[in-house]
Amino acid sequence: MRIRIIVAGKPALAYAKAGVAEYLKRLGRYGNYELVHIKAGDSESVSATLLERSEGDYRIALDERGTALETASWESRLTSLEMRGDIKRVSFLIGASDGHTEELRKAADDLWQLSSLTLQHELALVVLLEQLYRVATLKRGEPYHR
Ligand SMILES: C[S@@+](CC[C@H](N)C(=O)[O-])C[C@H]1O[C@@H](n2cnc3c(N)ncnc32)[C@H](O)[C@@H]1O
Repeated sequence: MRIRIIVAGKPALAYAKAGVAEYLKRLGRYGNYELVHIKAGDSESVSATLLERSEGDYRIALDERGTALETASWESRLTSLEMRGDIKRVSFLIGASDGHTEELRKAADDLWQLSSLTLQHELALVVLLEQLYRVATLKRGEPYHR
């Protein structure tokens, strides 16, 4: 199962650029992970593009109002999606500065929270990539997650 992460704008903050590069490099050893940058803009335009670019995928919208899950639950849920066989790709959607539209929240298959705090979107991207890396190592029984 392929994983796509779609986010508005390219990381501008140095720490985020470094974090994104580091975790994408690490993830490359574990599977097919693709990061797609779309044009930044207001919620309406970003949400519309996020929906367009994730058409046909299993959509997981990252949102502070979403379900709070432990890392082990991320692992079991992603493994269940993989076992279904009818899902070719999961797309994680990171919203604009003003967040996702209601339409996107309704269209998403899942809404997951990274924290109860509001995170700047570049920081949210780094946290997401680190969790995906953590999940990948957990699946292989490697000692990163403890
Ligand atoms: C600056 S936040 C948007 C905050 C906006 N006020 C809202 O109501 O969603 C930009 C994006 O980062 C992601 N994000 C930020 N904090 C998050 C969190 N705690 N959990 C999951 N995603 C988060 C979401 O995708 C969000 O749309």
